[in-house]
Amino acid sequence: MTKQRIFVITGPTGSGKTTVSHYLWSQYQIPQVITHTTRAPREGEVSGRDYYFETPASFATKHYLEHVTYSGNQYGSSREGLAAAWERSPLISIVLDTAGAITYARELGEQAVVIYLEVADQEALIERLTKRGDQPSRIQKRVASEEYLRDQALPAGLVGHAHVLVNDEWQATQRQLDQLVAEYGAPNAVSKD
Ligand SMILES: Nc1ncnc2c1ncn2[C@@H]1O[C@H](COP(=O)(O)OP(=O)(O)OP(=O)(O)O)[C@@H](O)[C@H]1O
Ligand SMILES: Nc1nc2c(ncn2[C@@H]2O[C@H](COP(=O)(O)O)[C@@H](O)[C@H]2O)c(=O)[nH]1
Repeated sequence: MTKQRIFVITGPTGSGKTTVSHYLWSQYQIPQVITHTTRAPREGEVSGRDYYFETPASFATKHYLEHVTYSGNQYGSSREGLAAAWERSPLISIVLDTAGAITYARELGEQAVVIYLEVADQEALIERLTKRGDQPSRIQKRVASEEYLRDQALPAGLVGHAHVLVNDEWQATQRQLDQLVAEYGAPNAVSKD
Protein backbone atom coordinates (compact mmCIF):
# COMPACT_ATOMS: atom_id res chain seq x y z
CA MET A 1 0.00 0.00 0.00
CA THR A 2 1.30 3.50 -0.87
CA LYS A 3 2.34 5.48 2.20
CA GLN A 4 0.03 8.37 3.05
CA ARG A 5 1.87 11.69 3.02
CA ILE A 6 0.96 15.36 3.14
CA PHE A 7 2.80 18.33 1.63
CA VAL A 8 2.57 21.00 4.33
CA ILE A 9 3.03 24.29 2.48
CA THR A 10 4.05 27.14 4.73
CA GLY A 11 5.84 30.51 4.67
CA PRO A 12 5.10 34.22 4.88
CA THR A 13 1.95 35.81 3.54
CA GLY A 14 2.20 36.36 -0.22
CA SER A 15 5.07 33.88 -0.67
CA GLY A 16 2.95 31.72 -3.00
CA LYS A 17 1.59 28.93 -0.77
CA THR A 18 -1.86 28.86 -2.41
CA THR A 19 -0.29 29.11 -5.88
CA VAL A 20 1.86 26.07 -5.11
CA SER A 21 -1.11 24.10 -3.79
CA HIS A 22 -3.11 24.93 -6.96
CA TYR A 23 -0.17 23.79 -9.11
CA LEU A 24 0.05 20.47 -7.25
CA TRP A 25 -3.65 19.97 -7.94
CA SER A 26 -3.67 21.02 -11.61
CA GLN A 27 -0.44 19.23 -12.51
CA TYR A 28 -0.61 16.14 -10.31
CA GLN A 29 -4.20 15.98 -8.95
CA ILE A 30 -2.87 16.26 -5.41
CA PRO A 31 -5.94 17.31 -3.39
CA GLN A 32 -5.72 20.14 -0.87
CA VAL A 33 -7.16 19.82 2.63
CA ILE A 34 -9.67 22.64 2.95
CA THR A 35 -9.28 24.49 6.24
CA HIS A 36 -11.70 26.63 8.24
CA THR A 37 -11.51 30.36 8.88
CA THR A 38 -13.48 33.21 10.36
CA ARG A 39 -11.94 35.77 7.96
CA ALA A 40 -14.14 37.26 5.23
CA PRO A 41 -13.77 35.75 1.72
CA ARG A 42 -11.55 37.60 -0.79
CA GLU A 43 -13.06 38.42 -4.15
CA GLY A 44 -13.56 35.16 -6.06
CA GLU A 45 -13.08 32.87 -3.04
CA VAL A 46 -15.74 30.20 -2.61
CA SER A 47 -16.70 28.38 0.61
CA GLY A 48 -15.89 24.66 0.40
CA ARG A 49 -13.26 25.23 -2.29
CA ASP A 50 -10.87 27.86 -0.88
CA TYR A 51 -11.87 27.61 2.77
CA TYR A 52 -14.88 26.73 4.86
CA PHE A 53 -15.85 30.28 5.83
CA GLU A 54 -17.21 30.23 9.37
CA THR A 55 -18.73 32.53 11.94
CA PRO A 56 -16.98 32.54 15.33
CA ALA A 57 -19.84 30.35 16.63
CA SER A 58 -19.69 27.77 13.81
CA PHE A 59 -15.84 27.73 13.96
CA ALA A 60 -16.04 26.66 17.60
CA THR A 61 -18.08 23.52 16.77
CA LYS A 62 -15.37 21.73 14.67
CA HIS A 63 -12.74 19.21 15.87
CA TYR A 64 -9.31 20.60 15.07
CA LEU A 65 -5.96 18.91 14.78
CA GLU A 66 -4.61 22.44 15.26
CA HIS A 67 -5.99 25.97 15.18
CA VAL A 68 -4.42 29.42 15.31
CA THR A 69 -5.20 33.11 15.34
CA TYR A 70 -3.55 34.91 12.41
CA SER A 71 -3.83 38.70 12.06
CA GLY A 72 -7.00 38.74 14.17
CA ASN A 73 -8.84 35.87 12.45
CA GLN A 74 -9.15 32.22 13.43
CA TYR A 75 -7.97 29.35 11.23
CA GLY A 76 -8.12 25.61 11.83
CA SER A 77 -7.63 22.27 10.13
CA SER A 78 -9.85 19.35 11.08
CA ARG A 79 -8.95 15.69 11.50
CA GLU A 80 -12.02 14.89 9.38
CA GLY A 81 -10.70 17.06 6.51
CA LEU A 82 -7.33 15.29 6.62
CA ALA A 83 -8.95 11.82 6.58
CA ALA A 84 -11.32 12.81 3.75
CA ALA A 85 -8.42 14.07 1.58
CA TRP A 86 -6.43 10.86 2.22
CA GLU A 87 -9.48 8.85 1.08
CA ARG A 88 -9.05 10.57 -2.30
CA SER A 89 -5.28 10.24 -2.66
CA PRO A 90 -2.27 8.96 -0.69
CA LEU A 91 -0.49 12.26 -1.43
CA ILE A 92 -2.31 15.46 -0.40
CA SER A 93 -1.45 19.05 0.49
CA ILE A 94 -2.38 21.69 3.07
CA VAL A 95 -1.55 25.41 3.37
CA LEU A 96 -0.69 26.51 6.93
CA ASP A 97 1.06 29.26 8.84
CA THR A 98 4.37 28.22 10.44
CA ALA A 99 2.76 27.46 13.82
CA GLY A 100 0.42 24.98 12.12
CA ALA A 101 3.30 23.49 10.14
CA ILE A 102 5.24 22.83 13.36
CA THR A 103 2.20 21.04 14.82
CA TYR A 104 1.83 18.89 11.69
CA ALA A 105 5.55 17.99 11.71
CA ARG A 106 5.30 17.02 15.37
CA GLU A 107 2.01 15.08 15.09
CA LEU A 108 2.61 13.32 11.77
CA GLY A 109 6.39 12.87 11.75
CA GLU A 110 7.76 11.84 8.36
CA GLN A 111 4.26 11.68 6.85
CA ALA A 112 4.44 15.50 6.82
CA VAL A 113 6.69 16.79 4.02
CA VAL A 114 7.12 20.47 4.90
CA ILE A 115 7.76 23.02 2.14
CA TYR A 116 8.78 26.47 3.41
CA LEU A 117 8.45 29.14 0.73
CA GLU A 118 10.34 32.41 0.85
CA VAL A 119 10.80 35.41 -1.39
CA ALA A 120 14.16 37.21 -1.43
CA ASP A 121 12.68 40.73 -1.67
CA GLN A 122 10.24 41.81 1.09
CA GLU A 123 8.89 44.63 -1.08
CA ALA A 124 7.93 42.05 -3.69
CA LEU A 125 5.71 40.30 -1.13
CA ILE A 126 3.67 43.44 -0.50
CA GLU A 127 3.43 44.11 -4.23
CA ARG A 128 2.06 40.60 -4.75
CA LEU A 129 -0.66 41.16 -2.15
CA THR A 130 -1.65 44.43 -3.81
CA LYS A 131 -1.77 42.79 -7.23
CA ARG A 132 -3.84 39.95 -5.75
CA GLY A 133 -6.44 42.62 -4.93
CA ASP A 134 -6.11 42.68 -1.14
CA GLN A 135 -7.55 45.88 0.37
CA PRO A 136 -4.78 48.28 1.50
CA SER A 137 -6.26 48.39 5.03
CA ARG A 138 -6.09 44.58 5.27
CA ILE A 139 -2.49 44.54 3.99
CA GLN A 140 -1.52 47.14 6.60
CA LYS A 141 -3.15 45.16 9.41
CA ARG A 142 -1.48 41.94 8.27
CA VAL A 143 2.00 43.47 7.87
CA ALA A 144 1.69 44.91 11.39
CA SER A 145 0.77 41.52 12.88
CA GLU A 146 3.10 39.44 15.05
CA GLU A 147 2.36 36.41 12.84
CA TYR A 148 3.53 38.20 9.70
CA LEU A 149 6.93 38.99 11.25
CA ARG A 150 7.27 35.50 12.75
CA ASP A 151 6.67 33.77 9.39
CA GLN A 152 9.40 35.77 7.60
CA ALA A 153 12.04 33.27 8.75
CA LEU A 154 12.11 29.48 8.95
CA PRO A 155 11.27 28.75 12.61
CA ALA A 156 13.69 26.70 14.70
CA GLY A 157 11.04 23.96 14.99
CA LEU A 158 11.22 23.34 11.22
CA VAL A 159 14.98 23.51 10.71
CA GLY A 160 16.12 20.17 9.31
CA HIS A 161 12.50 19.19 8.62
CA ALA A 162 11.56 21.62 5.81
CA HIS A 163 12.43 21.85 2.13
CA VAL A 164 13.16 25.56 1.62
CA LEU A 165 12.09 26.90 -1.80
CA VAL A 166 12.83 30.46 -2.89
CA ASN A 167 9.76 31.43 -4.92
CA ASP A 168 11.16 34.41 -6.84
CA GLU A 169 10.83 32.96 -10.31
CA TRP A 170 7.81 30.73 -10.91
CA GLN A 171 9.41 28.44 -13.55
CA ALA A 172 12.27 27.62 -11.16
CA THR A 173 9.78 26.91 -8.35
CA GLN A 174 7.82 24.57 -10.62
CA ARG A 175 10.98 22.59 -11.40
CA GLN A 176 11.73 22.17 -7.69
CA LEU A 177 8.13 21.09 -7.02
CA ASP A 178 8.32 18.55 -9.85
CA GLN A 179 11.44 17.07 -8.20
CA LEU A 180 9.74 16.86 -4.81
CA VAL A 181 6.66 15.18 -6.26
CA ALA A 182 8.87 12.66 -8.08
CA GLU A 183 10.67 11.96 -4.81
CA TYR A 184 7.49 11.40 -2.79
CA GLY A 185 5.46 9.64 -5.50
CA ALA A 186 3.25 11.46 -8.02
CA PRO A 187 -0.22 9.88 -7.96
CA ASN A 188 -1.30 11.14 -11.42
CA ALA A 189 1.09 13.40 -13.32
CA VAL A 190 -0.44 15.37 -16.21
CA SER A 191 1.69 15.30 -19.36
CA LYS A 192 3.28 18.68 -20.18
CA ASP A 193 3.40 17.82 -23.92
N1 LIG B 1 6.86 33.29 -8.38
C1 LIG B 1 5.94 34.23 -8.39
N2 LIG B 1 6.17 35.39 -9.06
C2 LIG B 1 5.25 36.39 -9.07
N3 LIG B 1 4.04 36.33 -8.47
C3 LIG B 1 3.75 35.20 -7.79
C4 LIG B 1 4.66 34.10 -7.72
N4 LIG B 1 4.10 33.12 -6.98
C5 LIG B 1 2.87 33.58 -6.61
N5 LIG B 1 2.65 34.83 -7.10
C6 LIG B 1 1.47 35.69 -6.93
O1 LIG B 1 1.56 36.29 -5.63
C7 LIG B 1 0.26 36.45 -5.05
C8 LIG B 1 0.25 35.78 -3.68
O2 LIG B 1 0.36 34.37 -3.89
P1 LIG B 1 -0.47 33.36 -2.98
O3 LIG B 1 -1.87 33.85 -2.81
O4 LIG B 1 -0.26 32.01 -3.56
O5 LIG B 1 0.35 33.52 -1.63
P2 LIG B 1 0.07 32.92 -0.19
O6 LIG B 1 1.38 32.56 0.39
O7 LIG B 1 -0.95 31.82 -0.28
O8 LIG B 1 -0.52 34.17 0.57
P3 LIG B 1 -1.40 34.29 1.92
O9 LIG B 1 -0.68 33.59 3.02
O10 LIG B 1 -1.50 35.76 2.14
O11 LIG B 1 -2.75 33.68 1.64
C9 LIG B 1 -0.74 35.83 -6.02
O12 LIG B 1 -1.34 36.88 -6.77
C10 LIG B 1 0.14 34.94 -6.93
O13 LIG B 1 -0.40 34.83 -8.23
N1 LIG C 1 -2.26 26.96 11.29
C1 LIG C 1 -3.12 27.16 10.29
N2 LIG C 1 -2.88 28.13 9.38
C2 LIG C 1 -3.75 28.27 8.38
C3 LIG C 1 -4.89 27.47 8.24
N3 LIG C 1 -5.56 27.86 7.12
C4 LIG C 1 -4.84 28.86 6.58
N4 LIG C 1 -3.75 29.12 7.33
C5 LIG C 1 -2.72 30.16 7.17
O1 LIG C 1 -3.22 31.38 7.65
C6 LIG C 1 -2.53 32.48 7.08
C7 LIG C 1 -3.50 33.48 6.52
O2 LIG C 1 -4.26 32.92 5.45
P1 LIG C 1 -5.06 33.87 4.40
O3 LIG C 1 -5.77 32.93 3.47
O4 LIG C 1 -5.99 34.71 5.20
O5 LIG C 1 -4.03 34.69 3.69
C8 LIG C 1 -1.68 31.87 5.95
O6 LIG C 1 -0.36 31.73 6.44
C9 LIG C 1 -2.30 30.51 5.76
O7 LIG C 1 -1.35 29.59 5.30
C10 LIG C 1 -5.12 26.46 9.24
O8 LIG C 1 -6.11 25.71 9.21
N5 LIG C 1 -4.22 26.35 10.23
